[in-house]
Amino acid sequence: MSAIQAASKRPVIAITPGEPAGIGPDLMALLDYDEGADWVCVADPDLLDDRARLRGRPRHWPRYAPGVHGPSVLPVALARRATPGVPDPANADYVLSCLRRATEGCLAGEFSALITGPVHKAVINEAGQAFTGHTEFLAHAAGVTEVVMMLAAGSLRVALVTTHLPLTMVPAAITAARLDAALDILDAALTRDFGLVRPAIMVLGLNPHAGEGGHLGHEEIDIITPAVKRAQARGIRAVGPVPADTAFVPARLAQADVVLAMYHDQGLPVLKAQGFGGGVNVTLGLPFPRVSVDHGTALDRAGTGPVDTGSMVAAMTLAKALSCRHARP
Ligand SMILES: NC(=O)c1ccc[n+]([C@@H]2O[C@H](COP(=O)([O-])OP(=O)(O)OC[C@H]3O[C@@H](n4cnc5c(N)ncnc54)[C@H](O)[C@@H]3O)[C@@H](O)[C@H]2O)c1
Ligand SMILES: N[C@H](C(=O)O)[C@H](O)COP(=O)(O)O
Repeated sequence: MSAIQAASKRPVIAITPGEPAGIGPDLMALLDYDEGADWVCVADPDLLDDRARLRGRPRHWPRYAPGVHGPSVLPVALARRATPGVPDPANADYVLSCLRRATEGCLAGEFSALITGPVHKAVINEAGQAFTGHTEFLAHAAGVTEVVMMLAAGSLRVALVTTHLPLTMVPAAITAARLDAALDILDAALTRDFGLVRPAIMVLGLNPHAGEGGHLGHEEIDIITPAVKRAQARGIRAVGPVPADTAFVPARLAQADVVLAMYHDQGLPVLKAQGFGGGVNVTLGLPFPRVSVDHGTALDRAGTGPVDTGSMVAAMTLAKALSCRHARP
Protein backbone atom coordinates (compact mmCIF):
# COMPACT_ATOMS: atom_id res chain seq x y z
CA MET A 1 0.00 0.00 0.00
CA SER A 2 1.39 3.45 -0.92
CA ALA A 3 1.91 6.27 1.59
CA ILE A 4 -1.24 7.98 0.29
CA GLN A 5 -3.33 4.85 0.78
CA ALA A 6 -1.78 4.05 4.15
CA ALA A 7 -2.63 7.56 5.30
CA SER A 8 -6.20 7.35 4.07
CA LYS A 9 -6.58 3.72 5.26
CA ARG A 10 -8.71 2.94 2.25
CA PRO A 11 -8.05 1.61 -1.21
CA VAL A 12 -7.48 4.03 -4.08
CA ILE A 13 -8.87 2.27 -7.14
CA ALA A 14 -8.37 3.39 -10.74
CA ILE A 15 -11.23 2.96 -13.20
CA THR A 16 -10.83 3.25 -16.96
CA PRO A 17 -14.27 3.64 -18.58
CA GLY A 18 -12.98 2.16 -21.87
CA GLU A 19 -14.42 2.98 -25.28
CA PRO A 20 -15.73 6.57 -25.11
CA ALA A 21 -18.58 5.82 -27.54
CA GLY A 22 -19.66 2.79 -25.50
CA ILE A 23 -21.51 2.41 -22.22
CA GLY A 24 -18.44 2.84 -20.00
CA PRO A 25 -19.03 6.61 -19.54
CA ASP A 26 -22.73 5.91 -18.91
CA LEU A 27 -21.78 3.55 -16.09
CA MET A 28 -19.60 6.27 -14.58
CA ALA A 29 -22.62 8.60 -14.58
CA LEU A 30 -25.11 6.07 -13.23
CA LEU A 31 -23.10 4.49 -10.43
CA ASP A 32 -23.46 5.12 -6.74
CA TYR A 33 -19.87 5.20 -5.51
CA ASP A 34 -19.22 3.16 -2.39
CA GLU A 35 -17.66 5.34 0.30
CA GLY A 36 -15.24 2.61 1.37
CA ALA A 37 -12.74 3.47 -1.36
CA ASP A 38 -11.45 6.36 -3.42
CA TRP A 39 -12.40 5.86 -7.07
CA VAL A 40 -10.14 7.53 -9.60
CA CYS A 41 -11.74 7.67 -13.01
CA VAL A 42 -8.99 7.95 -15.63
CA ALA A 43 -10.86 9.71 -18.42
CA ASP A 44 -11.70 12.93 -20.21
CA PRO A 45 -13.70 15.11 -17.76
CA ASP A 46 -15.73 16.62 -20.63
CA LEU A 47 -16.74 13.14 -21.76
CA LEU A 48 -17.95 12.32 -18.25
CA ASP A 49 -19.89 15.60 -18.09
CA ASP A 50 -21.44 15.10 -21.55
CA ARG A 51 -22.62 11.59 -20.76
CA ALA A 52 -23.87 12.51 -17.29
CA ARG A 53 -25.95 15.29 -18.83
CA LEU A 54 -27.37 12.90 -21.45
CA ARG A 55 -28.29 10.53 -18.64
CA GLY A 56 -29.86 13.32 -16.60
CA ARG A 57 -27.38 12.64 -13.79
CA PRO A 58 -25.04 15.66 -13.72
CA ARG A 59 -22.25 15.06 -11.23
CA HIS A 60 -19.33 17.15 -10.02
CA TRP A 61 -16.04 15.34 -10.66
CA PRO A 62 -13.26 16.76 -8.48
CA ARG A 63 -9.77 16.49 -10.00
CA TYR A 64 -7.76 13.58 -8.62
CA ALA A 65 -5.13 14.59 -6.07
CA PRO A 66 -3.78 13.00 -2.91
CA GLY A 67 -6.27 13.55 -0.13
CA VAL A 68 -9.31 13.94 -2.41
CA HIS A 69 -11.73 11.26 -1.24
CA GLY A 70 -14.63 9.67 -3.04
CA PRO A 71 -14.88 9.66 -6.82
CA SER A 72 -12.47 11.91 -8.72
CA VAL A 73 -11.22 12.26 -12.28
CA LEU A 74 -7.65 11.97 -13.48
CA PRO A 75 -7.84 13.87 -16.77
CA VAL A 76 -6.77 12.37 -20.09
CA ALA A 77 -7.91 14.30 -23.17
CA LEU A 78 -9.98 12.76 -25.95
CA ALA A 79 -8.69 13.40 -29.48
CA ARG A 80 -12.26 14.04 -30.70
CA ARG A 81 -15.56 14.53 -28.91
CA ALA A 82 -17.26 11.13 -28.65
CA THR A 83 -20.61 10.34 -30.26
CA PRO A 84 -22.42 7.66 -28.27
CA GLY A 85 -22.69 4.46 -30.29
CA VAL A 86 -20.14 5.49 -32.90
CA PRO A 87 -16.56 4.47 -32.06
CA ASP A 88 -13.94 6.68 -33.67
CA PRO A 89 -10.46 5.32 -34.42
CA ALA A 90 -9.14 8.83 -33.69
CA ASN A 91 -9.85 8.12 -30.01
CA ALA A 92 -8.02 4.76 -29.89
CA ASP A 93 -4.88 6.45 -28.55
CA TYR A 94 -6.99 8.02 -25.81
CA VAL A 95 -8.33 4.60 -24.76
CA LEU A 96 -4.80 3.19 -24.56
CA SER A 97 -3.43 6.31 -22.82
CA CYS A 98 -6.04 5.95 -20.06
CA LEU A 99 -5.08 2.30 -19.66
CA ARG A 100 -1.35 3.09 -19.62
CA ARG A 101 -1.73 5.82 -17.01
CA ALA A 102 -3.86 3.61 -14.76
CA THR A 103 -1.50 0.66 -15.16
CA GLU A 104 1.55 2.77 -14.34
CA GLY A 105 -0.24 3.95 -11.21
CA CYS A 106 -1.00 0.37 -10.19
CA LEU A 107 2.58 -0.75 -10.80
CA ALA A 108 3.92 2.19 -8.80
CA GLY A 109 1.58 1.54 -5.84
CA GLU A 110 -0.32 4.79 -6.43
CA PHE A 111 -3.49 2.74 -7.01
CA SER A 112 -4.34 -0.48 -5.23
CA ALA A 113 -6.36 -2.00 -8.08
CA LEU A 114 -7.57 -1.39 -11.60
CA ILE A 115 -11.11 -1.69 -12.89
CA THR A 116 -11.51 -1.58 -16.63
CA GLY A 117 -14.64 -0.67 -18.56
CA PRO A 118 -15.22 -2.26 -21.95
CA VAL A 119 -13.07 -1.35 -24.93
CA HIS A 120 -13.80 -1.94 -28.60
CA LYS A 121 -10.94 -4.12 -29.81
CA ALA A 122 -11.72 -3.71 -33.51
CA VAL A 123 -11.64 0.09 -33.51
CA ILE A 124 -8.29 0.10 -31.72
CA ASN A 125 -6.89 -2.22 -34.38
CA GLU A 126 -8.46 -0.10 -37.13
CA ALA A 127 -6.43 2.78 -35.73
CA GLY A 128 -3.29 0.75 -36.37
CA GLN A 129 -2.64 -0.40 -32.81
CA ALA A 130 -2.27 -4.15 -32.31
CA PHE A 131 -4.59 -4.95 -29.40
CA THR A 132 -6.32 -8.22 -28.54
CA GLY A 133 -7.59 -7.40 -25.06
CA HIS A 134 -6.82 -5.87 -21.66
CA THR A 135 -5.52 -9.21 -20.39
CA GLU A 136 -2.71 -9.39 -22.93
CA PHE A 137 -2.07 -5.61 -22.78
CA LEU A 138 -1.70 -5.64 -18.98
CA ALA A 139 0.52 -8.73 -18.94
CA HIS A 140 2.84 -7.02 -21.41
CA ALA A 141 2.79 -3.71 -19.53
CA ALA A 142 3.59 -5.48 -16.26
CA GLY A 143 6.35 -7.57 -17.84
CA VAL A 144 4.60 -10.82 -16.97
CA THR A 145 4.69 -13.69 -19.47
CA GLU A 146 1.83 -15.79 -18.10
CA VAL A 147 -1.53 -14.62 -16.74
CA VAL A 148 -4.94 -16.27 -16.55
CA MET A 149 -8.30 -14.76 -17.46
CA MET A 150 -11.02 -15.88 -15.08
CA LEU A 151 -14.67 -14.85 -15.15
CA ALA A 152 -16.87 -15.38 -12.11
CA ALA A 153 -20.63 -15.09 -11.71
CA GLY A 154 -22.16 -16.23 -8.46
CA SER A 155 -20.51 -19.51 -7.51
CA LEU A 156 -19.45 -20.30 -11.10
CA ARG A 157 -15.85 -19.56 -12.04
CA VAL A 158 -14.45 -20.18 -15.49
CA ALA A 159 -10.75 -19.69 -16.29
CA LEU A 160 -9.16 -19.91 -19.73
CA VAL A 161 -5.96 -21.54 -20.96
CA THR A 162 -6.02 -19.42 -24.14
CA THR A 163 -7.69 -16.03 -24.45
CA HIS A 164 -8.23 -13.89 -27.54
CA LEU A 165 -6.96 -16.22 -30.21
CA PRO A 166 -8.43 -17.29 -33.55
CA LEU A 167 -9.82 -20.81 -33.18
CA THR A 168 -7.39 -22.20 -35.75
CA MET A 169 -4.48 -21.21 -33.49
CA VAL A 170 -5.87 -22.73 -30.30
CA PRO A 171 -4.56 -26.32 -30.49
CA ALA A 172 -0.95 -25.20 -30.99
CA ALA A 173 -1.26 -22.78 -28.06
CA ILE A 174 -2.23 -25.52 -25.62
CA THR A 175 1.25 -26.53 -24.62
CA ALA A 176 2.65 -28.30 -21.56
CA ALA A 177 4.27 -25.05 -20.41
CA ARG A 178 1.07 -23.03 -20.81
CA LEU A 179 -1.01 -25.61 -18.95
CA ASP A 180 1.52 -25.83 -16.11
CA ALA A 181 1.57 -22.04 -15.78
CA ALA A 182 -2.22 -21.71 -15.93
CA LEU A 183 -2.76 -24.38 -13.26
CA ASP A 184 -0.12 -22.86 -10.95
CA ILE A 185 -1.49 -19.31 -11.33
CA LEU A 186 -5.07 -20.45 -10.83
CA ASP A 187 -4.29 -22.53 -7.76
CA ALA A 188 -2.22 -19.74 -6.17
CA ALA A 189 -4.72 -16.96 -6.91
CA LEU A 190 -7.77 -18.87 -5.71
CA THR A 191 -5.93 -19.71 -2.51
CA ARG A 192 -4.44 -16.28 -1.83
CA ASP A 193 -7.00 -13.89 -3.29
CA PHE A 194 -10.25 -15.84 -3.02
CA GLY A 195 -9.58 -17.61 0.27
CA LEU A 196 -10.16 -21.16 -1.02
CA VAL A 197 -8.35 -24.08 0.57
CA ARG A 198 -6.91 -26.47 -2.03
CA PRO A 199 -9.31 -25.35 -4.77
CA ALA A 200 -10.70 -28.09 -6.98
CA ILE A 201 -9.87 -27.32 -10.61
CA MET A 202 -11.86 -29.13 -13.29
CA VAL A 203 -9.78 -29.18 -16.48
CA LEU A 204 -11.74 -29.51 -19.72
CA GLY A 205 -10.70 -31.48 -22.77
CA LEU A 206 -10.21 -29.75 -26.10
CA ASN A 207 -11.95 -32.17 -28.44
CA PRO A 208 -15.50 -33.56 -28.42
CA HIS A 209 -15.91 -36.02 -25.54
CA ALA A 210 -12.38 -35.18 -24.42
CA GLY A 211 -11.01 -36.93 -27.48
CA GLU A 212 -12.99 -40.18 -27.04
CA GLY A 213 -9.91 -42.17 -26.12
CA GLY A 214 -7.86 -40.73 -28.98
CA HIS A 215 -10.46 -41.41 -31.69
CA LEU A 216 -11.57 -37.75 -31.80
CA GLY A 217 -8.26 -36.00 -31.21
CA HIS A 218 -5.00 -36.54 -29.35
CA GLU A 219 -4.42 -33.38 -27.30
CA GLU A 220 -6.03 -34.96 -24.23
CA ILE A 221 -3.68 -37.96 -24.30
CA ASP A 222 -0.55 -36.14 -25.38
CA ILE A 223 -0.79 -32.84 -23.49
CA ILE A 224 -3.74 -32.32 -21.14
CA THR A 225 -3.71 -35.57 -19.13
CA PRO A 226 0.04 -35.35 -18.45
CA ALA A 227 -0.40 -31.71 -17.34
CA VAL A 228 -3.18 -32.72 -14.92
CA LYS A 229 -0.94 -35.47 -13.51
CA ARG A 230 2.00 -33.07 -13.12
CA ALA A 231 -0.26 -30.60 -11.33
CA GLN A 232 -1.49 -33.33 -8.99
CA ALA A 233 2.12 -34.23 -8.26
CA ARG A 234 2.70 -30.56 -7.29
CA GLY A 235 -0.18 -30.83 -4.81
CA ILE A 236 -2.79 -29.09 -6.96
CA ARG A 237 -6.31 -30.58 -6.80
CA ALA A 238 -6.81 -30.81 -10.57
CA VAL A 239 -9.06 -33.35 -12.29
CA GLY A 240 -9.63 -34.07 -15.96
CA PRO A 241 -9.66 -33.77 -18.83
CA VAL A 242 -13.45 -33.69 -18.51
CA PRO A 243 -15.63 -33.55 -21.65
CA ALA A 244 -16.73 -29.93 -22.02
CA ASP A 245 -20.29 -30.77 -22.99
CA THR A 246 -21.10 -32.41 -19.66
CA ALA A 247 -18.68 -30.49 -17.41
CA PHE A 248 -21.31 -27.88 -16.59
CA VAL A 249 -23.99 -30.39 -15.58
CA PRO A 250 -24.88 -29.24 -12.04
CA ALA A 251 -23.88 -32.45 -10.20
CA ARG A 252 -20.44 -32.41 -11.82
CA LEU A 253 -19.97 -28.68 -11.45
CA ALA A 254 -20.74 -28.92 -7.75
CA GLN A 255 -17.48 -30.82 -7.30
CA ALA A 256 -15.32 -28.02 -8.70
CA ASP A 257 -14.33 -24.56 -7.50
CA VAL A 258 -13.33 -23.52 -10.99
CA VAL A 259 -13.53 -24.85 -14.53
CA LEU A 260 -10.38 -24.45 -16.64
CA ALA A 261 -11.53 -24.19 -20.25
CA MET A 262 -9.15 -24.56 -23.18
CA TYR A 263 -10.44 -21.56 -25.12
CA HIS A 264 -12.61 -18.45 -24.87
CA ASP A 265 -15.88 -19.71 -26.35
CA GLN A 266 -15.66 -23.13 -24.71
CA GLY A 267 -16.21 -21.68 -21.26
CA LEU A 268 -17.53 -18.12 -21.45
CA PRO A 269 -20.88 -18.71 -23.16
CA VAL A 270 -21.93 -20.91 -20.24
CA LEU A 271 -20.87 -18.32 -17.70
CA LYS A 272 -22.50 -15.43 -19.58
CA ALA A 273 -25.74 -17.38 -20.16
CA GLN A 274 -25.89 -17.95 -16.41
CA GLY A 275 -24.66 -14.69 -14.95
CA PHE A 276 -24.45 -11.90 -17.58
CA GLY A 277 -24.79 -8.52 -15.97
CA GLY A 278 -23.55 -9.63 -12.57
CA GLY A 279 -20.28 -11.35 -13.44
CA VAL A 280 -16.73 -10.09 -13.32
CA ASN A 281 -13.56 -10.73 -15.28
CA VAL A 282 -10.35 -10.96 -13.23
CA THR A 283 -6.78 -11.18 -14.47
CA LEU A 284 -4.82 -13.60 -12.30
CA GLY A 285 -1.03 -13.47 -12.17
CA LEU A 286 -0.53 -9.70 -12.44
CA PRO A 287 1.38 -7.85 -9.72
CA PHE A 288 -1.81 -5.88 -8.91
CA PRO A 289 -5.54 -6.74 -8.87
CA ARG A 290 -7.38 -6.09 -12.12
CA VAL A 291 -11.10 -6.61 -12.44
CA SER A 292 -13.43 -5.86 -15.32
CA VAL A 293 -17.06 -6.04 -16.30
CA ASP A 294 -18.47 -9.17 -17.94
CA HIS A 295 -19.93 -7.27 -20.88
CA GLY A 296 -18.77 -5.31 -23.88
CA THR A 297 -19.24 -1.79 -25.17
CA ALA A 298 -23.01 -2.18 -25.82
CA LEU A 299 -22.87 0.53 -28.48
CA ASP A 300 -26.61 0.10 -29.01
CA ARG A 301 -27.26 1.44 -25.50
CA ALA A 302 -24.61 4.13 -25.10
CA GLY A 303 -26.05 7.50 -24.18
CA THR A 304 -29.69 6.53 -24.01
CA GLY A 305 -30.61 2.84 -23.75
CA PRO A 306 -31.27 1.02 -20.48
CA VAL A 307 -27.97 0.02 -18.87
CA ASP A 308 -27.42 -2.55 -16.16
CA THR A 309 -24.72 -1.40 -13.72
CA GLY A 310 -24.66 -4.80 -11.93
CA SER A 311 -21.41 -6.07 -13.39
CA MET A 312 -19.56 -2.81 -12.70
CA VAL A 313 -20.86 -2.81 -9.13
CA ALA A 314 -19.65 -6.42 -8.73
CA ALA A 315 -16.27 -5.40 -10.20
CA MET A 316 -15.99 -2.53 -7.69
CA THR A 317 -16.84 -4.80 -4.77
CA LEU A 318 -14.27 -7.40 -5.82
CA ALA A 319 -11.57 -4.79 -6.57
CA LYS A 320 -12.02 -3.40 -3.08
CA ALA A 321 -11.73 -6.85 -1.50
CA LEU A 322 -8.69 -7.76 -3.59
CA SER A 323 -7.05 -4.41 -2.76
CA CYS A 324 -7.26 -5.24 0.93
CA ARG A 325 -5.92 -8.79 0.42
CA HIS A 326 -3.00 -7.61 -1.72
CA ALA A 327 -2.16 -4.97 0.86
CA ARG A 328 -1.68 -7.64 3.54
CA PRO A 329 2.00 -8.18 4.36
N1 LIG B 1 -14.10 -5.90 -20.92
C1 LIG B 1 -14.03 -5.60 -22.21
O1 LIG B 1 -13.27 -4.75 -22.64
C2 LIG B 1 -14.95 -6.30 -23.18
C3 LIG B 1 -15.69 -7.43 -22.81
C4 LIG B 1 -16.50 -8.05 -23.75
C5 LIG B 1 -16.59 -7.53 -25.04
N2 LIG B 1 -15.86 -6.41 -25.35
C6 LIG B 1 -15.96 -5.78 -26.67
O2 LIG B 1 -17.23 -5.16 -26.78
C7 LIG B 1 -17.59 -5.05 -28.15
C8 LIG B 1 -19.03 -5.46 -28.34
O3 LIG B 1 -19.17 -6.84 -27.98
P1 LIG B 1 -20.54 -7.65 -27.98
O4 LIG B 1 -21.53 -6.92 -28.82
O5 LIG B 1 -20.22 -9.04 -28.28
O6 LIG B 1 -21.01 -7.68 -26.48
P2 LIG B 1 -21.76 -6.59 -25.57
O7 LIG B 1 -21.63 -7.10 -24.18
O8 LIG B 1 -21.29 -5.23 -25.84
O9 LIG B 1 -23.28 -6.67 -26.02
C9 LIG B 1 -24.05 -7.87 -26.00
C10 LIG B 1 -25.51 -7.52 -25.67
O10 LIG B 1 -25.63 -7.21 -24.30
C11 LIG B 1 -26.15 -5.90 -24.10
N3 LIG B 1 -25.44 -5.31 -22.95
C12 LIG B 1 -24.10 -5.34 -22.75
N4 LIG B 1 -23.79 -4.75 -21.60
C13 LIG B 1 -24.95 -4.32 -21.06
C14 LIG B 1 -25.28 -3.62 -19.85
N5 LIG B 1 -24.37 -3.23 -18.96
N6 LIG B 1 -26.58 -3.35 -19.61
C15 LIG B 1 -27.52 -3.73 -20.49
N7 LIG B 1 -27.26 -4.40 -21.63
C16 LIG B 1 -26.00 -4.69 -21.91
C17 LIG B 1 -25.88 -5.16 -25.40
O11 LIG B 1 -26.78 -4.09 -25.58
C18 LIG B 1 -26.02 -6.29 -26.41
O12 LIG B 1 -27.38 -6.47 -26.70
C19 LIG B 1 -16.56 -5.92 -28.91
O13 LIG B 1 -15.63 -5.06 -29.50
C20 LIG B 1 -15.90 -6.74 -27.82
O14 LIG B 1 -14.57 -7.08 -28.10
C21 LIG B 1 -15.06 -5.79 -24.45
N1 LIG C 1 -12.99 -12.09 -22.98
C1 LIG C 1 -13.65 -11.07 -22.25
C2 LIG C 1 -15.13 -11.31 -22.22
O1 LIG C 1 -15.61 -12.02 -23.06
O2 LIG C 1 -15.79 -10.74 -21.38
C3 LIG C 1 -13.45 -9.74 -22.92
O3 LIG C 1 -13.17 -9.89 -24.27
C4 LIG C 1 -12.52 -8.84 -22.24
O4 LIG C 1 -11.24 -9.33 -22.21
P1 LIG C 1 -10.11 -8.39 -21.64
O5 LIG C 1 -10.40 -8.22 -20.19
O6 LIG C 1 -8.85 -9.12 -21.89
O7 LIG C 1 -10.19 -7.12 -22.42
